[in-house]
Amino acid sequence: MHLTLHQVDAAHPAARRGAAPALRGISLSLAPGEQVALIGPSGAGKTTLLQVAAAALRPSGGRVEMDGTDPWTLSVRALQRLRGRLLLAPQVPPLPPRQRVITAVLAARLPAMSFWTSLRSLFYPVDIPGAHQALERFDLAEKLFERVDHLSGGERQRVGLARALLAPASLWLVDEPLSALDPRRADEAVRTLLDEARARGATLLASLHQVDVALERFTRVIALRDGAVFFDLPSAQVTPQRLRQLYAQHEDELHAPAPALDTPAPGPAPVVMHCR
Ligand SMILES: Nc1ncnc2c1ncn2[C@@H]1O[C@H](COP(=O)(O)OP(=O)(O)OP(=O)(O)O)[C@@H](O)[C@H]1O
Repeated sequence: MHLTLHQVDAAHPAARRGAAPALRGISLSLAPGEQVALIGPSGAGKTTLLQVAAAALRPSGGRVEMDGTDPWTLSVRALQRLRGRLLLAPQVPPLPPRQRVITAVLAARLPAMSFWTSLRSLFYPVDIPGAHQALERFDLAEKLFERVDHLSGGERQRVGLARALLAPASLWLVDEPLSALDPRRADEAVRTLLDEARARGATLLASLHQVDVALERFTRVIALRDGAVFFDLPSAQVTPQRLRQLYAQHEDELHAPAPALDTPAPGPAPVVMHCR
């Protein structure tokens, strides 16, 4: 899918009326099948940008186009159809705690299913081999019938990523997919995402706090700071000096070690994770 933003302004979805916009005059274009990393200090607007790109948040100014169509001019039904072609993977996937992993993963197929098939799949999973295969790509195949609230934060995050492989989407918008993974798992997960998006010809925009991963694995990097594009460059042209300017007053984020949360939950109690 071809994604274009023209001079987009937007408020954070949870912002109060009259709050300063989280995005200011953002213009960018992603070609079909392109893979781009989105970096920038905390609060720069990465999540808000992904929400706008997923047609989940209406910009307060400017225009979004997906394959040449402004989603906000579509009828409700056409907008719903378009959203079926988009995948927004939030940093903390909203997985119902008592659900089995298989059901949570196969939920990614819902946009492509009829009402009755989707209802039936809640009780009789329709594609067990497909779910197994997707989980296997993230080293989680043995968790197929596990309950979501028995998983660690990192395992849940990988379940969220496995959903991408089953979604009938041509634009993947992934918000900090590695935030709860240790460095080895993070590298494996990002390589799997990139390989699978490439194999499907899907456009991928992923926000990352791990600048080293962004530079090593992606060919193009868009940096946000204070709600505006700070640079949009081939990764080979991103110099340490540019990064220092981008993360000025946030140096700890540039050098922060990756968290290692990818260990099993200690007991059956749900792991509660909070979004900012
Ligand atoms: N819960 C909230 N309520 C109101 N405004 C918010 C909230 N969260 C963020 N904002 C505002 O929106 C701006 C952009 O936030 P956003 O979450 O998009 O940034 P981000 O780059 O994804 O940050 P992070 O890397 O910490 O997730 C913030 O600077 C802040 O002003």
